[in-house]
Amino acid sequence: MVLMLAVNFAYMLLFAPQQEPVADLSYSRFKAELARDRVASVRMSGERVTGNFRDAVEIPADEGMAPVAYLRFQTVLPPVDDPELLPLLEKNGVELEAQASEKPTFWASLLISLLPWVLIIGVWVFVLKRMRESNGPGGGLFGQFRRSGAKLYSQQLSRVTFNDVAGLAEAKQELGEIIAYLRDPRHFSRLGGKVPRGILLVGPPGTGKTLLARAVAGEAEVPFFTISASQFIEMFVGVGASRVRDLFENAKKSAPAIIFIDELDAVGRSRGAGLGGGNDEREQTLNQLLSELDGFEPHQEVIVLAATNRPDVLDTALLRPGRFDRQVVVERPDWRDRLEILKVHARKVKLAEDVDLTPLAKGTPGMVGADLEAVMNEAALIAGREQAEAIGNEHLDKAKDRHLLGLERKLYLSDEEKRITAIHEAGHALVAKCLPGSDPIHKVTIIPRGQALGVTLQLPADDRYHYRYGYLTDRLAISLGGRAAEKLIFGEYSTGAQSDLKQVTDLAEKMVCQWGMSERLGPVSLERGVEHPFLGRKLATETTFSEETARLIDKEIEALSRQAERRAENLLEWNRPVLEQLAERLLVEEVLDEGALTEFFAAANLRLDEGGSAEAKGQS
Ligand SMILES: Nc1ncnc2c1ncn2[C@@H]1O[C@H](COP(=O)(O)OP(=O)(O)OP(=O)(O)O)[C@@H](O)[C@H]1O
Ligand SMILES: [Zn+2]
Repeated sequence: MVLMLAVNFAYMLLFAPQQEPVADLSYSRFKAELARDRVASVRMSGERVTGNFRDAVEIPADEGMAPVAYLRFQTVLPPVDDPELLPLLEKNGVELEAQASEKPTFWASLLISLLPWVLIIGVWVFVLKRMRESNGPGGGLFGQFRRSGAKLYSQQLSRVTFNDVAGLAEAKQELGEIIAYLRDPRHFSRLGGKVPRGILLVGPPGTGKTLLARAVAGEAEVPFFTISASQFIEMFVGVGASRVRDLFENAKKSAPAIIFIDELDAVGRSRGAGLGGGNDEREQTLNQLLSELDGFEPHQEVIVLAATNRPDVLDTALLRPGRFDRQVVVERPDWRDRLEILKVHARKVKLAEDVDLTPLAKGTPGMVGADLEAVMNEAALIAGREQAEAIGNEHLDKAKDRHLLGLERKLYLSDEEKRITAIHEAGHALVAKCLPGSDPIHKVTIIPRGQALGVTLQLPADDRYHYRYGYLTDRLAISLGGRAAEKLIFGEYSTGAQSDLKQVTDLAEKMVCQWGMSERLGPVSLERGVEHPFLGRKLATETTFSEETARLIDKEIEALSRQAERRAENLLEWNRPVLEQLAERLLVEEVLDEGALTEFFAAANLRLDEGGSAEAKGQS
């Protein structure tokens, strides 16, 4: 870095280029132009030649680019003298000015003579910095520089505000309280507000957790200390714990302040998990972190934010009251939020007047803020390469495709997949709606999450401990509703129902083997077999039952599943227009919550299930 700057500077002083563009010619091209009598004047200095054309000459630029017209050119003389050159110049009456090699100016020579020193000092500073940041357990020679790797963003530097964070309305609202507290702690506590110490930001990578934490610091105008938990433990044993201590010490000194720990799961995994007794260094670091979280005095106004996308693997000790006892969910954006995010990043680039970001926002389900930012950057690069005045719709489109090709995990759905997913999820939801005894639908979405392309989420109205037969057969039908809808609309199945099928088989197996719900097998518990002969799965732990029973179990599981499938198919067929409308709505909105669904179904004229569960019971 230091090196490049210095050299560039010297270069600029030596050969300050004229404003006009200068064509870089090969020597032979130069001679060709000369022979064609297109050169007006030449100035030689050492081996460098600059000059003017008589009229503008078009020189092809890089492949695929329009040629550029130049008035000036430069070239370099070959190392061996060219006897043809002077006669050629004279013959065409080219104005010639020759000069001994240019002398560097005073400042340039000063700079050049200082260059080695600049380099040495630069390297030294760099090394010193590294050592300070990563000093070993003993501190060694540079022990006096011991410091955590946490970066301090002073008040002036953390300019990020909620304005820069698009969407995430719920998260912002929840964090608003923290900001109020940090701005005026005394006032806040006088009102009797109890402030959480630690807040866990939970969400997939790139959804803006770090950005949000920074914005909290920016809004509250307090210093921001940040470290990634993986940095705690990358060095030597013992460093992690001491870094944690230093980080908290520093933050307390500048209180009110915010500490942000990214990738908390890197240190926060449950202790003792994993083979071979776990990782001492990590556990030490985690223990230190826990004790720091407990060690705040009431007047120390430090809030600890942490981010993770795996809250499930965290050590429960981290989640106890007084530690990270509050979770703020940072979700993947829906298209409206994606539009807002695109607008935020569009502020930094120049968009053409006619650009509409809405299609881009709608066409990028599954993308998170980081992706959208990358798309916007890519579009700016593409526009720049094409020497466009501003970013146009076509650049955005290209950038989107390019980014998608680069996405390793397939989070993005093609239009085709989106349609299939919408029909599939609408199928689940519609079947559930037509079975009055089933749980209310909390949410339907076609935003991909983890492995699932879409989700239909039902929440039980209250906690259930006992399940009626009818409730269970309803569940089977709902689970098969997605697949049945695909078949009805597209005439074929896709692979999207894999986990649905597993759910169905598991549940049906329990009904038959554990809950005695099969007429043919009777009121028996069949939890005795070892390996299920056909399903290849363990049914239970001990002994075996006869082969005949095993076959019967399979038959019964199949019968339950088929009945459920028929019910789902019937319901969907009866209500096919509603199914298609619902899928259409999903394609547009991506997420439908309980309110929207209730509203939608209220307007629909549904034909409900007609005592289907009774019929199913009779048939078995
Ligand atoms: N809601 C948003 N509004 C505006 N920009 C966003 C948003 N979400 C993400 N971004 C952009 O994406 C970048 C990356 O986001 P950030 O680092 O905050 O994600 P993260 O959730 O912390 O990811 P990770 O878990 O990988 O650390 C941000 O710097 C920002 O430019
Ligand atoms: Zn499904």
